[in-house]
Amino acid sequence: MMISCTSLSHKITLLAFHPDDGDVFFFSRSNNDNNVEEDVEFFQCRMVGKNHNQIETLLHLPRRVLGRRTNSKVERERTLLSFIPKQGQIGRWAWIGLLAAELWFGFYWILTQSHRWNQLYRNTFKDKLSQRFDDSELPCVDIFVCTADPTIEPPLMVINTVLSVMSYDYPSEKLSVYLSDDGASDLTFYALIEASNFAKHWIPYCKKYQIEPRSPAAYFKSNISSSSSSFIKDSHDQARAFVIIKEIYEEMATRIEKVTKWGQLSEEDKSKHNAFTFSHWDSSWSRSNHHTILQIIIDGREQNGKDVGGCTLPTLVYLAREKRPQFHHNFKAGAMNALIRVSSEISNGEIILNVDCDMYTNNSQSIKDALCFLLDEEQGHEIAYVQFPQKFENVTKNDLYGNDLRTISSVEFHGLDGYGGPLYIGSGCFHRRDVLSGRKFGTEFEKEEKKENRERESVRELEEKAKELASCSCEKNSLWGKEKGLKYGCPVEDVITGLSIQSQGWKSVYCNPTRPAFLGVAPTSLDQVLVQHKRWSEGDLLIMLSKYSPAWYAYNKISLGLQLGYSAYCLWAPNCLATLYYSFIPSLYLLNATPLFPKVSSPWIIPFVYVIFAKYTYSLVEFLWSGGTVLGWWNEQRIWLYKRTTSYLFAFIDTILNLLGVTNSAFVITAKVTDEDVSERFEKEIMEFGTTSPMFTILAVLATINLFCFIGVAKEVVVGKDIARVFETMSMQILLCGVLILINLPLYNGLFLRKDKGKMPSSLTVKSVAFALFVCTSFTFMY
Ligand SMILES: O=c1ccn([C@@H]2O[C@H](COP(=O)(O)OP(=O)(O)O[C@H]3O[C@H](CO)[C@@H](O)[C@H](O)[C@H]3O)[C@@H](O)[C@H]2O)c(=O)[nH]1
Ligand SMILES: [Mn+2]
Repeated sequence: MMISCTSLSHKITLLAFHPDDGDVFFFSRSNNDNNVEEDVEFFQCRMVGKNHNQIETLLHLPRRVLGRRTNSKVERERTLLSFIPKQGQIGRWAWIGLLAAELWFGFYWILTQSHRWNQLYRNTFKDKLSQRFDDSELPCVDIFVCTADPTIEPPLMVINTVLSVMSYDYPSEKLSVYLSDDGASDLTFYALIEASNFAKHWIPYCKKYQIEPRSPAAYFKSNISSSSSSFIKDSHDQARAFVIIKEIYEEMATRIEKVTKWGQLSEEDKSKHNAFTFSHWDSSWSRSNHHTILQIIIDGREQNGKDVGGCTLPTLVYLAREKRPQFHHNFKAGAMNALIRVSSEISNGEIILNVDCDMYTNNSQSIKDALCFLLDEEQGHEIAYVQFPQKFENVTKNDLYGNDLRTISSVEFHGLDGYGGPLYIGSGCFHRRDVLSGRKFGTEFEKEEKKENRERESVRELEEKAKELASCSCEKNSLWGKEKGLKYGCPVEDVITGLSIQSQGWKSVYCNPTRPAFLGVAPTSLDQVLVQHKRWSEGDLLIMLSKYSPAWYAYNKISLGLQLGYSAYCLWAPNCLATLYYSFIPSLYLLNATPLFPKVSSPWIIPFVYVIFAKYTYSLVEFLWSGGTVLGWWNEQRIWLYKRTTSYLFAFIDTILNLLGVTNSAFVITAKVTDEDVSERFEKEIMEFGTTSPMFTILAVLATINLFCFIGVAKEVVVGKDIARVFETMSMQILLCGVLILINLPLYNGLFLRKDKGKMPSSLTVKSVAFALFVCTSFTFMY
């Protein structure tokens, strides 16, 4: 039925009438038929009221005809207001949800600004340190290396880290290195003994030729790749020494790799080191149920504590703390607290450095860098810890997984430093022992004169005494994990500990020298990256909701800037909701042609365009300024999206379950070894999937939904007659969907095209395509 009626100002054309549901569709256009600058509007109305004598507008699509010039105020206001979908109108809730997401993003953006207002960059003057302090006046430094599993943290890698910290450019008698082995593995123990022998050659070599880096593996690798290595030209003597030391290293590495591969030690291996006790690893031994194993492998006071040149070696201790099923071991925090206690008995160094077993020291001067702050006459007494950034040896040029956390380490932590100091992030941090053991700011700590006692004790006696301190019962009814040492119950034990230290009035320092101080091994597959971030964001959210929340506990204790800065990290996880919403709802609504963003011609598009343009230009410039590449930035946007839609989502859910007491958070250790073909793909920056994981299913479903939506709208454009209207009203949505597709290209490749082992498993592809299809079709039918 087609009728036409004329009102005073508008000519209305009725297009269709549904007798069943009472819906009426009509056009309205200005009476002036000759005027091409008119508005043509499309209405969907419903007759309501008792006698169907009232009309309720369900849908109103104003459409501007080409060449239109008039734009009166009234008209403009009407267009803007009519954009909010009315009660009962399609897209109303989607629109309100988007508004909520935008408000969240706005709020979160404000938090992140605290990282950028007040940046502080620091420099050290190590020459002044040596002028002011003799070697004998320097403080003792205890270095803790943590390892937890010989299969994913290979002993050869662990001892390279140990050797690198043993050869710091620092008086050896003032250095003690402790290896905490939560895997309690005889293979790691064996490797450490081998390393202690090798150290007798390695440390004098390092000191004589002033080499860098001092992790043997990294040093030999860098000298193979750079044929221009200066020393070969410089000195014949060093060239010869190089060949000899390399040979000794390779022999040791072969022995260690042999036992690691075999998974156990032969009697012969053990008998070569009969000065040490392997008998702990008997048939009753189990990894999660064993007594403390503590052995002082090098003691500087003894004859075996000298290097080949007769100089004292650093003290070297192996510790596998007691583990019993009935006692929670509290992961790395438990290991660190055992180390704090044990070391207080053996060396009691004033300064404690902690490194993960993969983070070798890349700069032999770092201790001195840290001491420049801690011994500073004016401000040193306020500083509790000096944190170095965590950098990685294996990051590729365009950093496919955003491992480098480039903006965090080059920009944000400097911003936090301006407000009182960075977070404590675990590896690469120098602490004052007394602060870590619970000294309150502004108080003096009783200095226990353990050193003197030590002179009188034999190594065996010392071991026995220290062993007690690593037992499970030692922490029973004590303040450890609460007031003393690292805090328990949080997967990011470091951040919560740092926050509580800062809340007591202490400051911290971020030291980011040009030559990275530590280099570790970054995860090499998407799965590992996402799992690691789940742990971090879960821990951070737990802090937000804990007693130590930066929002309330820290109020008035740390500066507002630092509070906001902490909150930005602690609220990583809740970002998942807004991002998830944004990453598929607008695309889905493309399928039924419901616009959710302002039209291209509306002035309301301006804030959107401005925010998109300003935000992304700023972030790109910041990324490039921090030394990244354009492709690296693009990769970071992808990983940002992936983390937010998976890691953060799971972290968010798990935190809630944790608070409800349903689950307990765990510490999934990141693997530091990779299969050859995986690492080959990592080098080539090809995304690694390879396993089925619920996280991958989410990513695949989201990517496929977007693909279907885009195909849907593209079809409209190709076959539909109303192309102009589609672009006018839905450009933003099409743009969003298009960008999501571009960013997901490696994922589609893994889902549909690749044939190698690192592709998405076919079962996952089928499952996610079917699910995405189901979502898209049911959405189309429902609305
Ligand atoms: O029960 C455990 C679990 C882990 N670790 C050690 O903790 C370190 C960190 O573990 P890793 O799997 O490498 O975690 P990452 O996420 O890479 O570590 C970062 O994040 C952690 C907090 O989540 C910090 O503790 C680390 O210092 C920091 O580098 C490693 O040396 C492990 O050997 C233990 O000693 N005992
Ligand atoms: Mn790690």
